[in-house]
Amino acid sequence: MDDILKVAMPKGRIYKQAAKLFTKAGLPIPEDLEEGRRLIIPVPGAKMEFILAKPVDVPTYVEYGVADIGVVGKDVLMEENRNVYELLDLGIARCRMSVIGLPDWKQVINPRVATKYPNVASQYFREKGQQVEVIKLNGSIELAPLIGLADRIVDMVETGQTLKENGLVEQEEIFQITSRLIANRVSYRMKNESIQRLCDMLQDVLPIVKL
Ligand SMILES: Nc1ncnc2c1ncn2[C@@H]1O[C@H](COP(=O)(O)OP(=O)(O)OP(=O)(O)O)[C@@H](O)[C@H]1O
Ligand SMILES: O=P(O)(O)OC[C@H]1O[C@H](OP(=O)(O)OP(=O)(O)O)[C@H](O)[C@@H]1O
Repeated sequence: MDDILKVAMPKGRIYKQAAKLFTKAGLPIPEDLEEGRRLIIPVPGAKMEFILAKPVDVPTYVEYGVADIGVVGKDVLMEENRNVYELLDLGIARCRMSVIGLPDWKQVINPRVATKYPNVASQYFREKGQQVEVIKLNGSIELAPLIGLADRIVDMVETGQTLKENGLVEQEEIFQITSRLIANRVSYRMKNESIQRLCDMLQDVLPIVKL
């Protein structure tokens, strides 16, 4: 195992907030990715490099050890259920996972539930003892109840603007979401010193809760 710490960073909306956090902790990485297409970013002066991944793939890179650690939303962690350690709650990209529907929604037998998170949705309704048909979508989930594809949806809510603009209401909150720092199980032992140092540096710049 080489001694460079490889960090999988999600492209997209978490990136900027995570980059700000790492920079504040003394590990300067560009806050804006729009200008370049490079997928591997070395950190000057540190034995560390950042791998830019699609958010949903971060736990996969970390489980397989091609990244030692990663930054990922709790939503993705719950859905992907990968064999990784969850080290820190970074407190960024805060939102929640909820059940959503039209205001005049009525309970029906075996309702259809559209979502990007089929495992989360199935588990939630199974635990409530409700039988549902889960339909996997990849985006614009709020469309489903509007055009009759599904009775309800399970999706993320941040400001509530998307719901408001589409005449939908939040019915049940499933869990709160923030981004987490995760680690590969072998790396956590083999590179414990540098991973611990990184955790300490991050903890110093955030009022974060150690899990
Ligand atoms: N309003 C929000 N909507 C969705 N995700 C949010 C929101 N706020 C914070 N997040 C967090 O940001 C993470 C990544 O979201 P982002 O939209 O960048 O990725 P994505 O949904 O995989 O997008 P894409 O499919 O376009 O790559 C989510 O997993 C979640 O933890
Ligand atoms: O409460 P709000 O602040 O409105 O944010 C919530 C919306 O943001 C996300 O969608 P995203 O922008 O990722 O689009 P997509 O689901 O179509 O990919 C999520 O799926 C909701 O639709």
